[in-house]
Amino acid sequence: MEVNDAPSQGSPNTTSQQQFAVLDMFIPGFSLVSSLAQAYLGIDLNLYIPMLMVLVSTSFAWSYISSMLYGLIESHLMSSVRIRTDDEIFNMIMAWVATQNFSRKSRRFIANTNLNSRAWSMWRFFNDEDEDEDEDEEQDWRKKETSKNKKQLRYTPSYGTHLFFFRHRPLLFERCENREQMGSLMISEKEEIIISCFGRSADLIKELLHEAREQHMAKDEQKTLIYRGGSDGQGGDLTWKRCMARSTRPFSTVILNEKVKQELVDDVADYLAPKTRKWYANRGIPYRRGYLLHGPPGTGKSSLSLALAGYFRMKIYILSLSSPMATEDNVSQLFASLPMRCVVLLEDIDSAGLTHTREGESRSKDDAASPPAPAAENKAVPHTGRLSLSGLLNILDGVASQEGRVLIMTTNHIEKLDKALIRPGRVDMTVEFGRADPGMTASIFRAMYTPFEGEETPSTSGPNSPAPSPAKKGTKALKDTALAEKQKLRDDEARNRATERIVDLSHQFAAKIPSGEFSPAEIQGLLLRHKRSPLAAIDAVDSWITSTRKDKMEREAREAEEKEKARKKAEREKRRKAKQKAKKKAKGEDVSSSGSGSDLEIEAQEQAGGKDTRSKATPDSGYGTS
Ligand SMILES: Nc1ncnc2c1ncn2[C@@H]1O[C@H](COP(=O)(O)OP(=O)(O)OP(=O)(O)O)[C@@H](O)[C@H]1O
Repeated sequence: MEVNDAPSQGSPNTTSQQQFAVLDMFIPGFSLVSSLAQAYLGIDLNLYIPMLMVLVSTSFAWSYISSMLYGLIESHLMSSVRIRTDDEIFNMIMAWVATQNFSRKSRRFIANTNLNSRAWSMWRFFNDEDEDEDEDEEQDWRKKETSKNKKQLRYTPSYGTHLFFFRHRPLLFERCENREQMGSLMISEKEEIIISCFGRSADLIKELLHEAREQHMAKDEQKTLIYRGGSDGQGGDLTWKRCMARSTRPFSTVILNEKVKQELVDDVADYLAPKTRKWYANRGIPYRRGYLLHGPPGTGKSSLSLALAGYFRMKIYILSLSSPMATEDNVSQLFASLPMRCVVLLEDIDSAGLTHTREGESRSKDDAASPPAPAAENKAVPHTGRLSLSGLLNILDGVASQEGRVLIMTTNHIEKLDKALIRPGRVDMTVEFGRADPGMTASIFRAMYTPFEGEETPSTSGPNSPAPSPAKKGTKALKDTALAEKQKLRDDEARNRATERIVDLSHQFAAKIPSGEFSPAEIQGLLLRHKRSPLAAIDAVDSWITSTRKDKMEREAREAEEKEKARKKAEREKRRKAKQKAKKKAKGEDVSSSGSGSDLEIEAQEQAGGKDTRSKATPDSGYGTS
């Protein structure tokens, strides 16, 4: 008789082994857990397998059906907007989101010191957000942080979908990776946000976008937005980058002849008036206006331009033409991307390449005395990428400059500029800035020390005398309004007295500064060293004049030495070329290679022996041997 102990096919044991094998595939380690449960707890998990399978398949089915349903709802019953990091609206939305409750209370959040997009073109180099403080009680500790000069922390919801309410209606805020632009961007730029609302109308989302923009603009209202031409840091083209939002500089703080200032303001106001554009168009005159501000460094040219932009609430786009980036292509590209109404400030238009002639740099002393080449000649100069005068003229005359922009050019050397660049039509008004005369000096002094409301009045009665009671001290503590009023009156009186005293002192100070010798920036520098003590500033004037004169003389001597070196180098080069030419003529063949040896000799001798050696090497050069 044959006994077969092996379990027959289809026996319960075999079935359970097969089930385990299948379950192990989906839930690794299930058979082990099951045998442990059987051995130690006496629970047979086999009995629960069908139930478990039902649960697992139901959950799979639910997740599939729900995502399909959500997809259907999303595409047919919802509206949404995608916002990427490479547009300024990203910054606006993130700033708005950070102020919303759902963001503040979110348990999954991202902490930032700067909410702005990291996309290079959107980046703000100066975190002007720090200036704007939330009026929220729960932010007390934040204020403590800012008081310690720490950057304020902002919280925004982290990756994923978050529900929030806007105008009592539910919306979804989704923050995710930007899958379409993964390759080209940095990690922090690979992000996008999607805001969705229920319903087929996107009006609610548009309202939200408008609100975010309004909030953002309101923050910038009292500011002058400054953009600078810069590269993307990846060797790419030049573009305008927002570099900061400065509190608008009041026009009155720029010290300049009042009549000239008023003329300038009236002229710009007239140009920007809506009817003027039509007037220009009707007469076929290009709608543009150019201003040239010239004068020594530190006399207020840039300050006036900024104040003007702030006064007319325009953005200012600053480009320094002395930057190596300022090539013809780059500058024309920058002009093409300017907005309709703005101030364009072109700094240093006397920079190399834009003066009388591009060859100017290599011209010798003798040549320098010859009259400057006309602008037309410049057109013949081969295009080397650097901005040429003709290139700049083309850009200024181009369509990109005729869209209601206020073009301001600044220079320290008006005498170096080509007439073509500053002819009427390109420059419609010229404003000269000079070094400070006594009137300006006194104004700078008053601007520095006149106390503003709520400010501590500067000490004006000797170094050891106590400061008059400051306006802010104790005012907060006065609960009684009558007392507070009295205190305010006393403060106002103290301020008026201090202001009168400052006016007297300003005349004393101005009398000590020689007229037309120092720039307003230099004088401001002196005053800033004694910003709380006008008397100390007056005492320091004499020694400051002596040391500043000494510094200036040393600097001038250094510059003269460098100039002389450059002149000698140019002369040597000229002689070398002349000699090569003479040799070529004499031999009637190309002697450039043999010539270079002797040139090197000459150069080495010159460097070693100075003038004497030079005269020996080139006896016909005209230098004496003594
Ligand atoms: N006329 C002025 N009125 C008020 N402040 C002035 C004046 N001139 C110069 N300053 C002060 O000096 C500093 C430098 O001025 P600013 O940059 O405007 O000079 P600039 O003429 O543009 O110089 P640069 O030619 O070197 O660019 C600023 O801080 C500004 O406040």
